[in-house]
Amino acid sequence: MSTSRSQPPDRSVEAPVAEVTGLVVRRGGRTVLAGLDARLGHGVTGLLGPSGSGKTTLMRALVGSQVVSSGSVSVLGHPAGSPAVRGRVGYATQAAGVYDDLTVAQNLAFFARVLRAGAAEVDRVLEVVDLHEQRGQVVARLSGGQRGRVGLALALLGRPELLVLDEPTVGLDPVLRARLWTRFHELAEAGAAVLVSSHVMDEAERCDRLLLVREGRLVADGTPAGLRERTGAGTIEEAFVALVHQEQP
Ligand SMILES: Nc1ncnc2c1ncn2[C@@H]1O[C@H](COP(=O)(O)OP(=O)(O)OP(=O)(O)O)[C@@H](O)[C@H]1O
Repeated sequence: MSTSRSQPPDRSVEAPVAEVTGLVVRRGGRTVLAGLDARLGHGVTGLLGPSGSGKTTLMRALVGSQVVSSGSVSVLGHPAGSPAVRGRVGYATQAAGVYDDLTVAQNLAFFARVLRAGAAEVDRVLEVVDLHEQRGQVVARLSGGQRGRVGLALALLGRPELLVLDEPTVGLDPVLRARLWTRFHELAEAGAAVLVSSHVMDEAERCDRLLLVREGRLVADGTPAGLRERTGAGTIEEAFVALVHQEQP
């Protein structure tokens, strides 16, 4: 199978890494996902949509931590959250579940032991998220962006086959953001399927494929170039607006 970036493989014939069918989720008495259908393949997929559109809820459903009202979510050929996939999916949330009173390295070593990932994994993931210099620092004294990257490092432990990353670049400077996007592509080229949410549309162009959501439904699924072409738009932001108008003339 070719992984060349210039000639992407035909994702339509590839077995999906995750498949969401007719997903309905209600939270706080509101319908947050309203019968969402989506297929997730390999490469770096961006999950984009306005604040409150249901991105985090969909990610929670993919990792099996969301109660769903109806529909199905299959991950790596198994129901989301089932024992068969538990160690094979990494999830970095917006509020990283790290211990504030431990150092960066102690946090990672603890979770590496829990996951039986091996001590060498700690150095590897610290390198990926560019935190090796902070390894001896107590988490409570890190900046918000650094803390978020500890959460990202935790999600990478054990080389999961599916990485679900909820707004991993929020609060980071442009240089670090660019570096992390390069890392996401390296992880994808090494075989992981990477799903990255963002409500910053300029990050869309960095993705191999995009899932655009709005009000709990999938508005579009395609490559950035394909979506721009389909709508005649110059940017993904304009394409998103055009797609919404096409849906609601
Ligand atoms: N714990 C909760 N209880 C009730 N409703 C919730 C809860 N968390 C989120 N919601 C609602 O679900 C909807 C979707 O939220 P979700 O976090 O999935 O959106 P999002 O697209 O990830 O937003 P953002 O980009 O701001 O993170 C929102 O309208 C929100 O009010």
